[in-house]
Amino acid sequence: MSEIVQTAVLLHLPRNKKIDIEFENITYSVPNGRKAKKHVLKGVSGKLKSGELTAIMGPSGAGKTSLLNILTGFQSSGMKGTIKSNGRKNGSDQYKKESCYILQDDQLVPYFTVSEIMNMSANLKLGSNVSDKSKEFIIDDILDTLGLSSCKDTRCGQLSGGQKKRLSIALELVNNPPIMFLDEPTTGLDSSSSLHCISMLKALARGGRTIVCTIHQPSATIYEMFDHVYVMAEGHCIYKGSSKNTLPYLSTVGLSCPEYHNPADYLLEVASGEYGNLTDHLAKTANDLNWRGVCALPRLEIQEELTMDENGNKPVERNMAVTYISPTEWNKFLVLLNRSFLQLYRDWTVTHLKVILHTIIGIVIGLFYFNIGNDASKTISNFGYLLVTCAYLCYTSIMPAVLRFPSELPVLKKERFNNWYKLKTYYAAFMVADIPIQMLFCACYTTISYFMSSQPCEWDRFIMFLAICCLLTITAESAGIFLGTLVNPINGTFLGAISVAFMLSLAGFLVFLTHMSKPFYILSHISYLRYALQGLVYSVYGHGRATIPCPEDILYCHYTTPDVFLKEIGMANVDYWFCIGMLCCVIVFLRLLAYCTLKKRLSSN
Ligand SMILES: Nc1ncnc2c1ncn2[C@@H]1O[C@H](COP(=O)(O)OP(=O)(O)OP(=O)(O)O)[C@@H](O)[C@H]1O
Repeated sequence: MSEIVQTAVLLHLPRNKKIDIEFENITYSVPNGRKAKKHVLKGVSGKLKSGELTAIMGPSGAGKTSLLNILTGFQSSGMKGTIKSNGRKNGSDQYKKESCYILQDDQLVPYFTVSEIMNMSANLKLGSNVSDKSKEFIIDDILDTLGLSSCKDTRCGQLSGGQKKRLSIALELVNNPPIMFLDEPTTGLDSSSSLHCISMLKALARGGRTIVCTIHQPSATIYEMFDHVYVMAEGHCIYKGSSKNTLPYLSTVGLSCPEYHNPADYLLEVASGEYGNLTDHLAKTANDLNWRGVCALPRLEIQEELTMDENGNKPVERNMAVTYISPTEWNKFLVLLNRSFLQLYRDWTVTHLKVILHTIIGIVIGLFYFNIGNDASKTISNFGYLLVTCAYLCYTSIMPAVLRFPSELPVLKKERFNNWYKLKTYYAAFMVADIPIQMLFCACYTTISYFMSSQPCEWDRFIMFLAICCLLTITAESAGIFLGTLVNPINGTFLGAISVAFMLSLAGFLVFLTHMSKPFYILSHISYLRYALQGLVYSVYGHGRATIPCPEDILYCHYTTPDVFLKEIGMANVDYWFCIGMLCCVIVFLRLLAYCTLKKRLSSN
């Protein structure tokens, strides 16, 4: 512990950045049934001071997480009351910039190493006034302080629970926030890791930060380490004061803790009503501010001087009142783009496996429709190849996309809330990284199946064919992303499958466009698969294609002239560029829609 406290000297806050938080009469209600409301917080007040480590405690359902969510700004609807920082009423943007919220689950991308993820955090949070060398220094400083230097090259997925928790904290420390909120930082950790974690938080608090965490059942040693405990029961505060004053406080209301009993456990037993319903009485006595006492340990007095590197240079003005300039959104976009590519490369199930599968399926479909493209007696079967291509590309793009955002949502939510980047920057980087990968998958399947099935060996036709396949892949993926951001994954996959089946039936193969009844013909205009199929048909049979050879052993081939075939299936007047345009419009429309649903989903808790 002493080692941690010592190294944390480097992580202290400049004096002018220290922030005290005061909250008054906070109420929070949630809908409960048709008309009734459940009152989760019933007018709680308190003060969270800089340089102190505060624990919010209480039995399950007491309202700890609700209070934390409100203090962080994570939850704003349904609450009333005031929250002030340094006496000023909170302007939410500034307050959010000054604080960070570390959620209970460590949302870390498992494919990045500790060092990589720290660099990403630094590049997303620290702007042009911090040089690369300084960023390196800051990262080393934080990793040293949190005891993570030895696992710099370990991937996040391979870290222990305690290391993950410390890394989550390290990532937020990069821009030295004055306020840190943590939801149950010790949950899932063994007793020694819990002790390590809390002692580290205490050291960070001693650097001048306001650190607030919820905690379930701390051991007596851990409980003593808190400067301030805020105990809740049934939406009320039943004790706010120093951990050391707990027993004297309880004795004033006639409760005496048995000898050798953990005061934290006893307090929780009282809060749970094991000694009678004392909540209302304790809620009144808890307003006495005398139990707060003074901070037991003196705050670390740190000289505000520059930290020198080994050459005597001043690598970073970390200990000065430096205001870090946030990087431009363009720079953040580049960092996120790089991160997306790295993630795609590292997650072999996403890229490598899919390239292999698309290649194999391309060969299988190629064998299934082998040599039929240049045979006038098999034109209908070749039309079948075009439809199978549409259906295959559609299904293989829409289903993974439905699951994509739900799996990334927790990381995205955490990083966006902690001001790492704006959603539009993330979304743009995601699209720019993802679209070429989708085109690669599509090209693997299309190139192999196109040539194996003996479609016209003309480069312009092949490029036209490939362009439609790529656009269809991206369209289907857009539809999947939209569904994935709109509903849960189970409903998303169900709706995705149904929507493809619906689009497919209106595409113009299962029922030719010439055979469709008027209402369904009109309805078919909303099917993006119709434009894709028409585009593929035009690439293969339109564009002035010459007659198709009829095998010598066959007496009569009805579709020797491509125009006859196009007329019969109702695609004689297909405009290739119109199909391309329609697919592009659907992509833009669905991507914008998905952005809106994603934004809405992120803002709802
Ligand atoms: N959005 C919500 N809708 C309905 N009920 C809610 C909502 N948020 C909180 N509650 C209810 O409010 C009460 C307090 O919840 P909260 O999560 O704050 O408790 P907690 O003290 O953090 O519990 P735990 O320690 O089990 O996490 C619970 O009964 C919970 O069901």
